[in-house]
Amino acid sequence: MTDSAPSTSPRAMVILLAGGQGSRAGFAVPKQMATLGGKPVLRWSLDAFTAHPAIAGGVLVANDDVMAALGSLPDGWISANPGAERQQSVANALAALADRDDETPLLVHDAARPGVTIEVIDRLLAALDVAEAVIPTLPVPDTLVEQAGDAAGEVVDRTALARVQTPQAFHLGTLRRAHAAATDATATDDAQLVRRLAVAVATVPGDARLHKLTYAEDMAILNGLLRIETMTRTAVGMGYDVHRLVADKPLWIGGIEIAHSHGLEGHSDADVGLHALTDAILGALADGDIGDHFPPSDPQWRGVASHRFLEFAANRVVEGGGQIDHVDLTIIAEAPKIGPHRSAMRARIAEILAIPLDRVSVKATTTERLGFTGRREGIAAQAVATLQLPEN
Ligand SMILES: Nc1ccn([C@@H]2O[C@H](COP(=O)(O)OP(=O)(O)OP(=O)(O)O)[C@@H](O)[C@H]2O)c(=O)n1
Ligand SMILES: C[C@](O)(CO)[C@H](O)COP(=O)(O)O
Repeated sequence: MTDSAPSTSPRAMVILLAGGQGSRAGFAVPKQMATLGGKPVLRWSLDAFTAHPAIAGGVLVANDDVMAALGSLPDGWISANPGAERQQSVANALAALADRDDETPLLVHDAARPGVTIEVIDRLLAALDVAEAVIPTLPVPDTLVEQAGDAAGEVVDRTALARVQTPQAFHLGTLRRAHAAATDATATDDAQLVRRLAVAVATVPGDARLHKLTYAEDMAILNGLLRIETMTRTAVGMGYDVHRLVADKPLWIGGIEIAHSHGLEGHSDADVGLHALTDAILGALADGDIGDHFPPSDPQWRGVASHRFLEFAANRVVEGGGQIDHVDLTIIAEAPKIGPHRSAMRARIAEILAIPLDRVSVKATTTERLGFTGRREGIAAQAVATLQLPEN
């Protein structure tokens, strides 16, 4: 006769939140579906949870489009509809877990944090043996001050503060009670709802790899933190644009306003330089042109600042897992003189594209008084963009 082994069957469940819009990231797709290391951001944490031996399954909160793009769910996983706020998405997932008992260990996680590790799951579940709620935290590495407009105010004692990450671990019954007691939907995480019940929330060390994808530039940070090395190919695109010069209009070129007797005519602010750059990036992506994405017939683009178009193109690169290596813009104008404004244009373009200054070139030329640019009837611009894109 052999001793019966202790039960090791997986018990823990996960609520994986992928129901947000990702508006701060500004991608054309919700940020959880952006490509990171060859797969959607959401897949990273889903794969990590699925591979962990203590996890039985979970609820993925996602809308129909995300579900369709993701395909089938792993065994033990079901889906739930998002709510308007994160807190309501968690409540919907809790409703989908109605058949589970109150003692079930539960992890609630933002799909926007792809870097889930075995170690952090282990730490949370171990701590949950002796606590009702556990969260991963990290120290605050910067000096903190109160901000009053543009002025720095009093220093805030950071030794008493911590940064809160997800996954957050609870006994299912505890989180059910916390959500049932909530009187509004303003909680930014679940642990704060539990604390409102006067239940203690324990902490364990978090992990830098759990960095949250909030803004487009977080994709580059996550690539580094997760040590993602993707096979890439170089893609080059070119763009060309022309706008007519007319009297008494502001002149925008290369993202800055230049004092001049004439300005460029167009549906938007007519920034010929940013338009050429936008088309160069879209060209390298083989993703149409500026008119396809921002039709002049659409009144919403009337008078709009052209940095919006360039940001859109740059975000298309990042959300597809690529990066901009270099852009080179040539402005063709008899007047005004572009030289005095080149530095400001380079800085503004680097800022819009979120790339280092030394990856942005701005040049200018005249056409020796020949042609429409030489006659000062209009200004032309041409641009080349060099991208690194993931191999399919
Ligand atoms: N109604 C919502 C809002 C957010 N989330 C999820 O909660 C996590 C954390 O939210 P956040 O980073 O704020 O994501 P978004 O709400 O998508 O971002 P934004 O506020 O920029 O639109 C994300 O994984 C997001 O998909 C959700 O499931 N349901
Ligand atoms: C839940 C969370 O990720 C913990 O840090 C955070 O509160 C989400 O905040 P957001 O402003 O909704 O992104």
